[in-house]
Amino acid sequence: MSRKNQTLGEFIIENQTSFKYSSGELSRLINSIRLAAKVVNHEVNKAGLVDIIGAAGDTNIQGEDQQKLDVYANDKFIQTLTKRNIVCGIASEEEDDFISINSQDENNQNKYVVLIDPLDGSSNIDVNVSVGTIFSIYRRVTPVGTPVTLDDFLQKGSQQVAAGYVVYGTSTMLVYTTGDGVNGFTLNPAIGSFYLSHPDMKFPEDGNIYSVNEGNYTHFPQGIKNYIKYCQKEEGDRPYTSRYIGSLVSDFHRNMIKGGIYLYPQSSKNPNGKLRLLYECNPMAFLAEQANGKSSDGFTRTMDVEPTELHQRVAFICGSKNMVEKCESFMREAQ
Ligand SMILES: O=P(O)(O)OC[C@H]1O[C@](O)(COP(=O)(O)O)[C@@H](O)[C@@H]1O
Ligand SMILES: [Mg+2]
Ligand SMILES: [Mg+2]
Repeated sequence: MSRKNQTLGEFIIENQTSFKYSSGELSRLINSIRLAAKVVNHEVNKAGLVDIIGAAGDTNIQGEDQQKLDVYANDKFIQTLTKRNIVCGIASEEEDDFISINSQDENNQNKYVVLIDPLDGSSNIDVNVSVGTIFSIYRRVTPVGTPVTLDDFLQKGSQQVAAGYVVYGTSTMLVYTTGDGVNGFTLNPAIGSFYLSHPDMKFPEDGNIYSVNEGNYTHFPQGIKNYIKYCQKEEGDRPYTSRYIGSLVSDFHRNMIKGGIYLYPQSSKNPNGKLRLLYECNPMAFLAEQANGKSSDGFTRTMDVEPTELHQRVAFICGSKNMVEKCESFMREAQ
């Protein structure tokens, strides 16, 4: 039973038994993510004062210039999860391939793999706009004590056992699900503890906010263009309000609280969309569905997409159920 303002630590322990695989291992894993998030938060908050903004000088496998904070956050999450010996494998936006954490060691009884977007919204780091971290957790499919393989990571989103994000914004929050609803915890920086501030978060079924990079409008499929025109039309409770932060975590978080839809569709510029299925879309889709929202590529439920590559991209439409269904109907009509 969750209580407002209880600490994340208390919440994890009290709700451990509601988790079907409850062995304490997932609790320790969430606690490790909490710890790494605090370390990264500390650095994010002083971006600009310390030499942590700007490009790191390398590009990642997506061909993107890695920002120093991308690399810092990536290192901190991997170090924390490795040191605490809490997972058997990690995959990250900033790592070309998955990392096996001494999984070949028969003593390593860890059952979970983690996929992570260490720093989401990288284009906003230098301009003091909120950014985030996204994580997705699966039980390995290969036997414990044997080396993890790509199969342990290429699982459908519907197989996730937990997912969440951290938003480094006006306050720092950790929001996650283990398949039993979505809860949000706010960091009290004076004490250094996360407190349950947003119990049982739910997307309103309808909203009046749409979040899309309209700069790509001419490249969008006709169905998406028609939906955007629908959002802008003077009719009934429309036009909707356009809000686009350019950090998936922050746009999702706002839309979950206020009601809204986020779209990053495929386009002639990005034929498969921009966002990555495994460590951006699947975790947000799991959270959305656990919060009465919905997520798809316009046709297929995001969590039903069969992954084929670690860094594959998919079109992503996510948010208030009725708004996503309306957008999907425009996509079908335009087909
Ligand atoms: O600048 P664009 O093309 O609108 O893309 C913004 C989107 O790309 C992202 O920044 C991609 O995530 P990363 O910053 O982790 O690469 C999303 O957070 C955001 O919603
Ligand atoms: Mg991202
Ligand atoms: Mg990122």
